[in-house]
Amino acid sequence: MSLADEIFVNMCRDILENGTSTEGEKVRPHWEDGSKAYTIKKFGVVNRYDLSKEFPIMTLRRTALKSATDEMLWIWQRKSNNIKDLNSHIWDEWADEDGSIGKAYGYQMGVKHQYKEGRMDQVDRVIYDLKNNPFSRRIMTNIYVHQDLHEMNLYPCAYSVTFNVTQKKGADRLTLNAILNQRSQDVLTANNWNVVQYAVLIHMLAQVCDMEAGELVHVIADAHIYDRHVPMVRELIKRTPYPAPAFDLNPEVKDFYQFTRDDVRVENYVTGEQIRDIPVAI
Ligand SMILES: Nc1nc(=O)c2c([nH]1)NC[C@@H]1CN(c3ccc(C(=O)N[C@@H](CCC(=O)O)C(=O)O)cc3)CN21
Ligand SMILES: O=c1ccn([C@H]2C[C@H](O)[C@@H](COP(=O)(O)O)O2)c(=O)[nH]1
Repeated sequence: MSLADEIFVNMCRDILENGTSTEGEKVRPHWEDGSKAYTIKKFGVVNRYDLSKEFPIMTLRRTALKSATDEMLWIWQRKSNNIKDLNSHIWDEWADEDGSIGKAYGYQMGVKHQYKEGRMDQVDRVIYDLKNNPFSRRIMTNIYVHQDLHEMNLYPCAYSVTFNVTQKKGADRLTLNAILNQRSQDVLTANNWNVVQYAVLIHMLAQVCDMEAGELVHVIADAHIYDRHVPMVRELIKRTPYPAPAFDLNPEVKDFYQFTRDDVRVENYVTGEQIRDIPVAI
């Protein structure tokens, strides 16, 4: 069983057994047919993934690693808020007629800010600090920008990352760790999707800064299973898991802006059957 499967199964069991239902509450999301999308939720879930041990991809069903990487690069590298720059259709429901999702995600990553060292956006600020001041405790991004919330079609869910570098005893290279803060998580649709995205981001940043990938700590405020997903999750967590596949990042790339989704690969990725047509609450 991959470590990611174990964490996923335990989290889902905990939500189903100890979570609270939002049924009857005034909830925002709805299904395609207009009915309210209620959830079973657990507040304050924290999951830790040690990337030096294993790549945290689930095997119970296939996680679309290349699509997930592409969305992460859309935000962190292309810094785009337009679905025309994205190779999947996962954001279509939240885009306007021009393809924009408003001042969310990639838009915020591309905004330049004045720092003592010059004008930079948040991604370049992180890379600058990792290279020049790796032991800083101030290396973080935040895209939950209150002044722009009214111009976002969906508020950022995974909204902040804090990077932290450690010098492990006896190790040649520094270790790059990160905490991903997420205010809201649709566990079936996007939990492992988000986890692999930020695992890939840590691997990429570590490589371009000549560090090792360390831990990803995923802090989720509201971890929920939507009502229509409950039978799917119950079936999923009963399945037989497989060992984690080997993860491979093209070692030639030394500039974060040169990575493409094709530089990311998993070998021997054996999984359970895909769950077709998971409905996504809007
Ligand atoms: N309710 C809800 N849940 C979410 O997870 C979510 C939103 N809304 N709104 C915005 C984005 C869109 N997200 C999504 C939506 C769909 C998939 C999805 O269907 N993934 C497929 C593969 C997609 C592909 O290959 O391109 C999968 O099997 O993982 C993933 C993330 C995450 N976010
Ligand atoms: O990367 C993402 C983006 C979105 N989600 C989910 C979490 C929620 O189910 C919805 C957003 O609804 P809110 O009412 O704004 O919380 O999207 C995710 O899990 N991961």
